[in-house]
Amino acid sequence: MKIPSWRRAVIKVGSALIAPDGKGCSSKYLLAIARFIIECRERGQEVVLVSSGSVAAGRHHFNIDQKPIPVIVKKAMAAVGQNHIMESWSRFFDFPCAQVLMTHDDLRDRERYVSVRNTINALLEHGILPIANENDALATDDLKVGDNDNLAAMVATVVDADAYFICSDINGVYDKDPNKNKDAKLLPLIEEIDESIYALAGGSASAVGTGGMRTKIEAAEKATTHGIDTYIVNGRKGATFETLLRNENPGTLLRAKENPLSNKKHWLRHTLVAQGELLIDAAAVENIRAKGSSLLSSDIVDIQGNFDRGDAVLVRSAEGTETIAKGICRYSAHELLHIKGQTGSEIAETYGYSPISEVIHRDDLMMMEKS
Ligand SMILES: Nc1ncnc2c1ncn2[C@@H]1O[C@H](COP(=O)(O)OP(=O)(O)O)[C@@H](O)[C@H]1O
Ligand SMILES: N[C@@H](CCC(=O)OP(=O)(O)O)C(=O)O
Repeated sequence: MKIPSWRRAVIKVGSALIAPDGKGCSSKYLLAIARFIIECRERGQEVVLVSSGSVAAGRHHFNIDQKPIPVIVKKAMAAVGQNHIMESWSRFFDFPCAQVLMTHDDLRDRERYVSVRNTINALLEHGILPIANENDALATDDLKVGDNDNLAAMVATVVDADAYFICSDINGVYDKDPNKNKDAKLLPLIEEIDESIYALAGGSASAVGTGGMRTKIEAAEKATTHGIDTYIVNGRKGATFETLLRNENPGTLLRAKENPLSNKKHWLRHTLVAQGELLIDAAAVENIRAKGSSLLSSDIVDIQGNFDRGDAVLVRSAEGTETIAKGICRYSAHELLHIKGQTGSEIAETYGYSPISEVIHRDDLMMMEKS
């Protein structure tokens, strides 16, 4: 089967390929990947590289036996290892490479999200290879994406890629963990990512990686929902890249959805973390679902959590447990406590002013599927 042609791709390379033995960067697997990148660029295709391995590449500088390694030391390892990653990749190319480090916060904030996009676009326009990673030296737990499979999927959506290649230490997705089951079979094509696909994925098997197959499936779901064909391939085999250059599939293709979400709705759904909940009445559930209406102050029955203006919240039915939508709230939880259940004119009567009664505008409301 020929794979769909692509114009712009994100290639994610895991720690197990960068620093396979945990003793710093090794060129063992990177050379074949670098050749692939060079060939793609010569064919006029654009590539953004997301490279893991900062912690693994920096580890050997630290004389530490403690297990698990304290987070603060891991961050220091990442700071020195990130240098080695950039040096390693740069050696293979006669075009410049640019380091793009980000945290989840950079992708959560719409303005910074657009800024990441503009910077990467400008690099690509000027023939520079962007090499992205999480800013591990600075990221704290709530700022972290945590795994680069998901970070790279977010980058793929930010830059509107049409292909996403996850280079792993395994040939693709199998019907069970191949490291534990000798009779596991490779799945060349996954058309739909559902619970049965998640059920195939176990934990991480490599000593230096953090993701495992589960985060790759999650990442693929993000990317495919955005219309990006996602491939999980074996980055340890040079033959993988020769096959890809013949436009054939060496691993698992997780097919892009045909009606991708808009960039903004994708960002809202997959990047923003909900900070609270709004419980709404049955009529409002119907209005939002059937008519695509905005959510009004009069629709709200109760508020949960402590969120600020501009935070994402889940919209739930007050009568059941169903989540109806996710949206960006124009009011803080505190403000909503005063105006919930009231129409604009009722609020005006009570408080002497008439605020915007649309608590979440329809453009900022992302429907969740009915369960
Ligand atoms: N169904 C499955 N198909 C393929 N690999 C699986 C599956 N279930 C679990 N795995 C494990 O996931 C591992 C890949 O994840 P990981 O080691 O974290 O890679 P990376 O460092 O590339 O992120 C494989 O080596 C494999 O042991
Ligand atoms: N940002 C981290 C990588 C985290 C990660 O997802 O690693 P991996 O599972 O090897 O892709 C680092 O550079 O060490």
